[in-house]
Amino acid sequence: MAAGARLVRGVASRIGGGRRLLSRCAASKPQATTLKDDNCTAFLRWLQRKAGTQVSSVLDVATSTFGRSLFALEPIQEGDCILEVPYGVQLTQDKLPQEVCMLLDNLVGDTAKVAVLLMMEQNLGHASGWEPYIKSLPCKDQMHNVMFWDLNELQMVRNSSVYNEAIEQREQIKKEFSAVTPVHSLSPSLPDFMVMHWWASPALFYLCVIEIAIFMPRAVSSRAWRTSKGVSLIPFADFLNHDGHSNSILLYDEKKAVSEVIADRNYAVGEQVMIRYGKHSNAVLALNFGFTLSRNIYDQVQTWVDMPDEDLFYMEKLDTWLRHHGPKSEDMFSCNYTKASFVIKEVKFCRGKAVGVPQILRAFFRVFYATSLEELEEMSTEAARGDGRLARRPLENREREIHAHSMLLLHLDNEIQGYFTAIEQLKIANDTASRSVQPFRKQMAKDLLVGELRVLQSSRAWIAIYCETLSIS
Ligand SMILES: C[S@@+](CC[C@H](N)C(=O)[O-])C[C@H]1O[C@@H](n2cnc3c(N)ncnc32)[C@H](O)[C@@H]1O
Repeated sequence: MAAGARLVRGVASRIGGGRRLLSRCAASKPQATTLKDDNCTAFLRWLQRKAGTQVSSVLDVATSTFGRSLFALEPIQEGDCILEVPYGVQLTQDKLPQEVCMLLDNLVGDTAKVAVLLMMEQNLGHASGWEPYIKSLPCKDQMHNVMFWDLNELQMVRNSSVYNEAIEQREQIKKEFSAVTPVHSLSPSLPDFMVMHWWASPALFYLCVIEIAIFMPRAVSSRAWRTSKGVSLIPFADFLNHDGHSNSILLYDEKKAVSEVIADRNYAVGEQVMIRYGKHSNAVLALNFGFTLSRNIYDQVQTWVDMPDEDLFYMEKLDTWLRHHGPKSEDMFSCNYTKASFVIKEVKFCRGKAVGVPQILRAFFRVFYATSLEELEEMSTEAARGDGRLARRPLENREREIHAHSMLLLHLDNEIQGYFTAIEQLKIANDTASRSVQPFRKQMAKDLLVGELRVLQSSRAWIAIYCETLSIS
């Protein structure tokens, strides 16, 4: 817990008591549109009983434009501990019967295990000790995670890496589904399993660089967090919505065995309290949480660059590149020998220095657009004299440096054109296929494409200025 946190309690005396309209909302935050409904009241009563302790005295559940949300019942001060959810009322894989756990071990990951636990509890109906919680979870129609989009909807984001990632995610879950089907008697349908898998996926974005060859972003998330107990569904805390600017995150106090949230600022009564799920781009939010932000400061683009394999020196370039390409921990790069992928962030200026266009992307263009073996030799020698990283400094030959960056500009221009076209197509949307697309998903696609386009344009602008400066100096 943060030093000086003030724990504010007392929800027991209020839940189920007189309902109150949450009226004083900050102008920039979504308003509570309904009173607390009966399900929420029953849910809070159940949670209180199960926890045997107060979870929060200052937060209440109501509906906002983001679905259910937590609102300040009382003035909250920065540093207050606003909720504490004991580990005992969190749904974790250690609550799976031992025999099921043993059968699942080595077959599926933690997320799928929690999904199986949810299915088992759901099948128990009224007999389940988790029924009020399971009933509080959203149904498939309320989920807009890209993994659930149909082909028409997916087409809207074909320019973004989200497109392939959603397809991969779906395939992965299908594999896990076939792995779990024989080991329990519940015979769930694949759609049910996908929904539960999504509920149970932790809010983590994995970037696995396997050797040098594969860049495999594995993104899973939704209502769950990864704690010391593995993947955990945390009732009540999972009513908190995401604000990318918030400094509050879910914390764990292992000693007290609770998950908790400390307010990062003061809240007036009726204001929606939000936390930051992570520093997530719209691609991650769309894939893992089923929403996007209209202007997301964490947006980034994964761009794939074709290696010019018709080049006379292609093999030498590839060999040079692979020998030197830099520390393996650098998750900005991977290559599968015909294409290389890089992650570009919006260019920001930090103490007069531009940050955003990855050095490794510029190095790639210097190497692959070299015109002679001597140039490659020079780059290798310079790398060996320095920190081993290849082509990180501007080429001494200014013409060559401008040429390499012009090729990068060309690549970015093509990408930008693709995004423009995709955004234009979203506006036309008169054919039958487009009419079947859900408006919320269309808005998500727009936020995603516009954000990624902004990132590409900022890189393009920076590189254009770089070339111009070089050519006049
Ligand atoms: C952990 S739950 C939060 C509680 C949720 N609103 C509910 O009704 O149960 C995460 C889900 O809330 C919604 N959400 C959270 N933050 C949001 C935001 N900033 N904009 C839009 N939807 C948001 C998304 O549907 C997301 O999948």
